[in-house]
Amino acid sequence: MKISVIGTGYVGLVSGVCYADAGNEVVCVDKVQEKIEMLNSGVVPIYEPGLKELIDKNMELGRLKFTTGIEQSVKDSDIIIIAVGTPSLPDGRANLDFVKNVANEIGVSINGYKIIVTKSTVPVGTNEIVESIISAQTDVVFDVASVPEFLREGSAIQDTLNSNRVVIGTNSKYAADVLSELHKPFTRNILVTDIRSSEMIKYASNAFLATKISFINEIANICEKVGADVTQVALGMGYDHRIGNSFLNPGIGYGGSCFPKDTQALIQIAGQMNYDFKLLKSVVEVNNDQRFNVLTKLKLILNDLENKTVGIWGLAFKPNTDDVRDTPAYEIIKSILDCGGKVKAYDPLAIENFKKTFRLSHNIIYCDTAKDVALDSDALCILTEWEEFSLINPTTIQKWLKRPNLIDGRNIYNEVQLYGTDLTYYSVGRPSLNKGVKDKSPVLFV
Ligand SMILES: NC(=O)c1ccc[n+]([C@@H]2O[C@H](COP(=O)([O-])OP(=O)(O)OC[C@H]3O[C@@H](n4cnc5c(N)ncnc54)[C@H](O)[C@@H]3O)[C@@H](O)[C@H]2O)c1
Ligand SMILES: O=c1ccn([C@@H]2O[C@H](COP(=O)(O)OP(=O)(O)O[C@H]3O[C@H](CO)[C@@H](O)[C@H](O)[C@H]3O)[C@@H](O)[C@H]2O)c(=O)[nH]1
Repeated sequence: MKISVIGTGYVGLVSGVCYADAGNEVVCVDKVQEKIEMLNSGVVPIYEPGLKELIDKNMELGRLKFTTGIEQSVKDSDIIIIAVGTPSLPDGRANLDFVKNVANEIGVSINGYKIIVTKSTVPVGTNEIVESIISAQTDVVFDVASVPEFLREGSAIQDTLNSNRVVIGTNSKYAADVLSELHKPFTRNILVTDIRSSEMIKYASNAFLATKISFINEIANICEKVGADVTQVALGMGYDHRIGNSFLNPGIGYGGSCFPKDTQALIQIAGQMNYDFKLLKSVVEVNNDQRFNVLTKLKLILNDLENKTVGIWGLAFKPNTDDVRDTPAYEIIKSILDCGGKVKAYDPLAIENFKKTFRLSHNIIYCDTAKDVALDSDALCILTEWEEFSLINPTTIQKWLKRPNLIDGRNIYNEVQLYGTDLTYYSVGRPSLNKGVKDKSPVLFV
């Protein structure tokens, strides 16, 4: 099949490459000339494991091309996939300007029957808007379909090539058949449904996963007070298949380009229909508070942050990505700086993006290694669970630090690794591992 993917970001690039790898002829389109030039010269603008290799392979086979020329690529394709951003507006609603602009450009260029697919995460009813924008420009017959994307950054290629499901929302039997055929190589679970349900499935899935994270974070906070270990609690809960053991890792709250934005958008979607989505509002509130637990623990250990040096390991919102959109690291670092502290930070991949995005120039030093961060720091905070960090022995960390204070915001160390250290150690929801400033066993009411 001949496919155009409009928007060559994390989603458009990964899915475009995977469609090419399945044997389709794919053109990835972006309006940013520099991005397209990079890709055409073999440079990949984002980091995603396995992406570069797959791009090189499919470009060499002539199945994958990059262009800024949307008009020609629309004309040449059978399927046009919209994969542009839908960032938050100040009130939390999704900004649909990029999607509408693309729909307009498709309407101007369309020259025969096409299937127009929206892969961007969009509020219920958006595909109908796309349809009406295109119809206003042309008499050509076309179908629209909602095919939301469920990939995770850091494992995007694997998630796409082995999707646990593909959802196709369309009113057209023909489009459903073509799109099912297109996605057969990636999954056995294809759900064909109506457009509005498909659009809702995407938001409901992200909201549910975010709810799981906020739930386990609250359980972790309670574990800290009652002397239980959240790792054991999550394990015990997860054996129940109805609960499942994934997405029960407590930490510093979810970040990234999706959960924060999509939870806010769903609250707004509900609100526009006069429905108060109380549960999801709490999920967001819990998530915002969770980031500041790191600061609370730092203050507990250091009393006053004025002129203290705090080391930060991890700036990306999760490991194996260079993406820093809505990373919890930003607010944590900003709050340390606001309290008069100095910050030294390291991330294996995300330093440049972090610098560019947040411009936190004062009192922050970016280091080339994890060791450089720890040296001479009054405390070290682990904010992203990069494998590189978990391979460093806590005893070594203790030797590097000026004062032996470690806040493990992602629970990367276990009891065995911590054995024999004199670190003042705080993790999330595991009070028995706290060393140094160990709380007294709490009194339980029975
Ligand atoms: N990032 C993820 O992990 C992920 C996963 C699932 C779904 N989504 C959703 O997919 C959509 C895209 O997300 P992303 O992270 O890939 O965004 P992104 O910002 O990385 O990429 C969007 C790209 O679209 C391009 N673009 C914007 N307007 C254009 C136009 N008129 N013509 C051509 N190109 C244009 C931009 O230049 C940019 O390169 C969003 O709706 C997001 O919510 C993202
Ligand atoms: O048990 C967990 C799991 C995740 N997280 C955090 O949650 C955030 C998101 O993680 P993850 O879901 O792995 O990454 P994303 O790339 O943001 O992917 C989510 O958002 C995408 C965009 O919509 C969806 O396509 C994916 O299905 C959905 O998992 C990160 O900050 C993680 O640290 C936790 O704190 N605890």
